[in-house]
Amino acid sequence: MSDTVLKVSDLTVQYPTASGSFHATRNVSFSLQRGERFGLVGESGSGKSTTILALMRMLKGGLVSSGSLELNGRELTRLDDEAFRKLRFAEMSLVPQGAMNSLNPVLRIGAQIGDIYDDHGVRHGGADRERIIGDLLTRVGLSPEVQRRYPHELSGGMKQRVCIAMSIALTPSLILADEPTSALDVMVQKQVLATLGRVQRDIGAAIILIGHDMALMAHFVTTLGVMYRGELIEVGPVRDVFSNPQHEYTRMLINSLPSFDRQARFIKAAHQEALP
Ligand SMILES: Nc1ncnc2c1ncn2[C@@H]1O[C@H](COP(=O)(O)OP(=O)(O)OP(=O)(O)O)[C@@H](O)[C@H]1O
Repeated sequence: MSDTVLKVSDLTVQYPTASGSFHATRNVSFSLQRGERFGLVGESGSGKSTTILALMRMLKGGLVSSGSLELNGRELTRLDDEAFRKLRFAEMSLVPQGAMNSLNPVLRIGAQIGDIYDDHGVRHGGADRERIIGDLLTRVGLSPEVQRRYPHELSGGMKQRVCIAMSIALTPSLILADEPTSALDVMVQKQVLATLGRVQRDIGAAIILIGHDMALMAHFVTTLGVMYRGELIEVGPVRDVFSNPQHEYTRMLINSLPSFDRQARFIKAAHQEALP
């Protein structure tokens, strides 16, 4: 079996606007191997979220106007909606930016996780399911009893952990994470990201992590892609991008890090084995 999980070729996404069609991404190409950690950085509006929403077929108003998206050898752009629905969670899942908005406020956590199993025809039956959901919550650092709670009874970090639990419930081969910790305070960010990294490694999934924080990125990812005005202008091993950036915009991103000392620390971090 090939080790390539994802192959994105020449992805172009357009949003229709009053003044014509707007290209949010242009000819974006990259691929991911099993277990690879790929970070996407770039200024606001550069097309990072559009890229992963196109993968999940969750674009709001946008259209994939050309390109190919191959997941585990299957062309996604040719799948019908029903086939695509089956593939979400099972082969590819999304950890959204704001857990607050993605969890259903009127359903207990256990029921929301249970829905994923139901939607995919996974039967556990009674107590067995409670144990399975409890085990899943334990894997992301939560107590099994969290399944009996409603989202409003949980902290932001706990909710984001629930979203991580959901994303691995069916052991997909690809996890997409859109700034999964940006709404959390710095210490909680690190812990939640460490949990995401641990479970991703446990299940052997590849991951695309979108983020703004270059320091967090340097610690987490092995490959870094830089987006600028809808184009993927640079992609390579994170240490190469940090120590030998090819594009002016990438140089600017690195130079915008607070001081030379800290830059040196980040480059060093990028040279160490990715954490956790
Ligand atoms: N529904 C939409 N309709 C029209 N234009 C959109 C829509 N969603 C995004 N865009 C535009 O597409 C471009 C790319 O947006 P995208 O959200 O992918 O950027 P991003 O790099 O993820 O930004 P951020 O870091 O702020 O999340 C932006 O110019 C944005 O204004």
